[in-house]
Amino acid sequence: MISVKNLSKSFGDFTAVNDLSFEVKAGDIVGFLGPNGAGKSTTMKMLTGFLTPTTGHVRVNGRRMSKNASQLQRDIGYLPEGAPAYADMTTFQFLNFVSDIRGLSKQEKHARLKEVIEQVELQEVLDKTIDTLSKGFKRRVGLAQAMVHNPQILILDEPTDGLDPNQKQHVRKLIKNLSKDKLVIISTHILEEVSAVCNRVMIIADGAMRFDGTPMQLQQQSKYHQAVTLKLSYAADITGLLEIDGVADMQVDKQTGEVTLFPEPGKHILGPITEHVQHFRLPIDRLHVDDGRLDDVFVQITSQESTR
Ligand SMILES: Nc1ncnc2c1ncn2[C@@H]1O[C@H](COP(=O)(O)OP(=O)(O)OP(=O)(O)O)[C@@H](O)[C@H]1O
Repeated sequence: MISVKNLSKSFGDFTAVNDLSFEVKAGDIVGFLGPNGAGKSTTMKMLTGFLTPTTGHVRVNGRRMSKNASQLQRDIGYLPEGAPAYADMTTFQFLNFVSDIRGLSKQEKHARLKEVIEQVELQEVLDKTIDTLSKGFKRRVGLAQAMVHNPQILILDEPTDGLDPNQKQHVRKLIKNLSKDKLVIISTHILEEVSAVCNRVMIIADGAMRFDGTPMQLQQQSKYHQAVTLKLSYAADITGLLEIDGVADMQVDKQTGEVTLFPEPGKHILGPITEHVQHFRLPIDRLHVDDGRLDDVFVQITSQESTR
């Protein structure tokens, strides 16, 4: 378990991370979101003991990172930003080297290297020097080095950055299928990644926590949650739609002609809308109920006033 209490980091008089407190337990796959410069990487560096907090502290399994870093780091795999690796080593040499540093026995090393190389699909680049690899492969070598010692905790800073769509999907599946007793924190800018992989979302902006909950709870904050969109086959009088009980607002897309009806908080408007449509014989081609749009909530949450 990772427990963070009043964690802050300042660079000079600039506060990059501002009083974060949270707990993450085994089995959690946390999506760590925030705009550029929000403080995600800085937080991850403090979680891994790579950077010392200005105030507050990080505990891993009840022990303070500041006092036990080298011991606690044994059970942490960390993929930093970019592709930090020794450029003149081949992929295999590098992973072999990391396994030695991680103190794996010969037998463990053999088994783990085999497994990780297969999991991350690095077979075709094992003998290539890292500086000749594409951005996506460099990133995957970075992911492999984070996993090689089979740590309980994985902290991955934008693990799918630079990967093509197939590889993105592959890495997401890999993270999702990690054993259930692991604790994973991934930072990302890709909102669909959060619904695809994570069971918990934290959003930070200006160094401070703005949201901590499930992807579903995040989606429910969208004004599009349970909104109903209608596509009419030809122009008709739609003014009555706004009068329907529980409808808070109506929006007409001038390009597509689609009409979206937004519910008042907690109201279900599909039933009354269907009744209205039937009663007034509105020419409906298509009807769609939205689950909520993550990009819309993200903007809403991260554009609130900051105190930094
Ligand atoms: N060593 C440093 N010295 C000074 N400022 C720093 C340092 N490291 C980070 N910062 C600043 O702290 C803020 C947070 O940076 P951080 O890299 O944690 O953001 P991020 O959320 O990871 O951003 P991105 O999504 O762009 O990767 C930024 O304004 C950054 O410029």
